[in-house]
Amino acid sequence: MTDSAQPAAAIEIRDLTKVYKGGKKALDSISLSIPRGQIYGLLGPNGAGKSTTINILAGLVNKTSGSARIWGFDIDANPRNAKNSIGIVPQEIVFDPFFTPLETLENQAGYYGVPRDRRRSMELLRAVHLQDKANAYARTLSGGMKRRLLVAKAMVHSPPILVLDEPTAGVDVQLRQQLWAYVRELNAMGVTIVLTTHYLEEAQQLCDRIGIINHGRVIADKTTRELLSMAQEKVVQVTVDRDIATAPEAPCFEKVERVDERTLTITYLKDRANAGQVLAAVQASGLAIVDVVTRDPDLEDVFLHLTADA
Ligand SMILES: Nc1ncnc2c1ncn2[C@@H]1O[C@H](COP(=O)(O)OP(=O)(O)OP(=O)(O)O)[C@@H](O)[C@H]1O
Repeated sequence: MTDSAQPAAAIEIRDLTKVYKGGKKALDSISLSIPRGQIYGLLGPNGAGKSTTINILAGLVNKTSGSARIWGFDIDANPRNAKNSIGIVPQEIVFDPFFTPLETLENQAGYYGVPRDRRRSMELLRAVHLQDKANAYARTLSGGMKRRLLVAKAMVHSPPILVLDEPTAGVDVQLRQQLWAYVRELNAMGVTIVLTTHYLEEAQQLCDRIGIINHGRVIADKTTRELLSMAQEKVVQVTVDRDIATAPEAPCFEKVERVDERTLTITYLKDRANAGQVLAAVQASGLAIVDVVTRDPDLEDVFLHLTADA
């Protein structure tokens, strides 16, 4: 596809609503525009509606109302092209246990109508470090290996968009890093990535942009940098020259915690105070500061703040 033929948004969701049988409203009119070429994190607490959104895009769940376009193709009007434009790594591990990884990929390529001379099953197995298992039964793979096979399976038809629903749940640190390295590689080759994860630190490192949903509604959709700058609380840890009998108090302190006899963690709101005022208040209480460590707010701080139920 030439550049001019590519849509501005990889995925465009408008007023998407899902009410499950039994009345549970999992999505309440969500709208999201996922830019082409980015790594986009779709985050939210358990039950927020992330998988429902992804499953609607995958054609596995029927929406109640609203619309979605994948690579410019409406999922109702043009379901085949929409489906061919996306590769989905589902949260649940589902394979026929009697096929080998190589057969699994070949079957999937057949399902998508990829001609034999354009299949790249072994290349994909190498990319996810499963070339040694090409001919083993899928049922003999470890959980982490199965997840990686699912990623390869989602890429057999070379879709421009790859969606990963909790791809690293239960995967050890080393394999998680390998998986993310591969995701980055795909992104560098132009694949738009959408992922959900509960590892906020990883989302912060990987994602260009992050959407947060809570109770079926979009509560944030911003660049990772913009989202981080929304954090109100800042933390400074001070070590003082003597044992602290009683923790100091000051109007600019939001919260004071004693870490040990000589160390305090002080939280302040960046709109109301700055680090200089906080340190001056500590000194004014008669303590001399011998060391200071500041911690920048991270995605977890912002996430918890935004999703805290009133
Ligand atoms: N098939 C279903 N029938 C009825 N309710 C459902 C069904 N699937 C999901 N739900 C409900 O819809 C809401 C959203 O679920 P969903 O799986 O989309 O959340 P999620 O954000 O992916 O959560 P998690 O992080 O736990 O995977 C939840 O309240 C869930 O219980």
